[in-house]
Formats: sequence, structure tokens, C-alpha cells
Amino acid sequence: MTERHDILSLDDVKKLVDTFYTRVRGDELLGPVFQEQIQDNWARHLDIMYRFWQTILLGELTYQGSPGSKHITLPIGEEHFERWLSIFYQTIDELFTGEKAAEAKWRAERMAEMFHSKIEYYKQNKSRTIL
Ligand code: HEM
Repeated sequence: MTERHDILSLDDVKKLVDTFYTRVRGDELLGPVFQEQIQDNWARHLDIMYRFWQTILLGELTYQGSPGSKHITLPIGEEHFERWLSIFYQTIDELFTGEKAAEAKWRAERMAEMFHSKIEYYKQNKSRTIL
């Protein structure tokens, strides 16, 4: 096994994203949710996710978007977020180690919390506009 290092380049980001979404697509809980939304646009989704993590972890500002709005109406709850984070953490820990690797996990967890609370709020207040 090659020695693990930190997430330092766009190639590292791509390796993380490709490995993570390959696992997500094969997961019995998450796979169908992603497939339903993304259908045959995986190349585009992966490209967006490369740019998202490149911006956060490498400080190269290639992503512009508002991810919150893309998640608010998804049919997901706590168990989906737990599974997402568990696969993400496992993928990071297998492939990388270091400050950026830790930051990726921290960021993902904060965003999962934020998306989850927005989704729950939306489910309970469907009749009201919140944007
Ligand atoms: C169970 C949890 C999650 C599910 C099922 C999920 C699903 C999705 C789907 C289906 C899309 C594509 C939306 C579209 O193009 O119409 C998407 C986009 C995205 N997701 Fe998630 N997601 C989850 C958690 C997260 C978390 C924790 C993060 C934070 C790291 C995240 C970050 C993003 C970003 C940045 C995009 C791209 C938004 C854009 O188009 O600008 N997602 N997600």
C-alpha cells in the first residue's frame, strides 16, 4: 500500500471525489436517491464536486453555487446523512491523512448538519416560503 499523505492537489481531490461517489452509488440506501436525481449526468455532478472541494480545500476558487437549495427537497433524513458521513470519513481515512483531510471531514459534518436542519424545517413548514 502506498503511504497516505494530505489532500494537496487537484488530482488528490479527484481521487477523493471519485472513490467516494463510486461507493455512494453502490450503497443500498444512498445509491437510489442519487440515481433518481442525477440520472445520466454523473460526469457533470463529479465535475461540480471536484470544483467544490478544490475551492474549500485548496483555496482555488473554481466553485460557485448554493448547495443548500439543491438538497432542501430531497427525500432524505438522519439515516441518510449518517450513512453519507460514514462513507465520507472512511474514504478520507483510507486515502489521506493530515490537516486538509481533517478539514474535509469537519466541513462535511457542518454542512450535513445545516442541510439536515433545513430539510427538517422544510418538511414541517411545507406550506410556507422560506427562501
Ligand atoms: C444524504 C446526504 C446527501 C444527499 C442524498 C445528497 C444529494 C445530492 C444531489 C442529488 C445533488 C445534485 C443536485 C442537482 O444537481 O440537482 C447534490 C449536490 C451537491 N451536494 Fe449533496 N447530498 C448529500 C449530502 C451532502 C453533503 C454533506 C455535502 C457537503 C459536503 C454536499 C454537497 C453538495 C454540493 C456542493 C453539491 C453541488 C451543488 C451545486 O450544483 O452547486 N451534499 N447532492
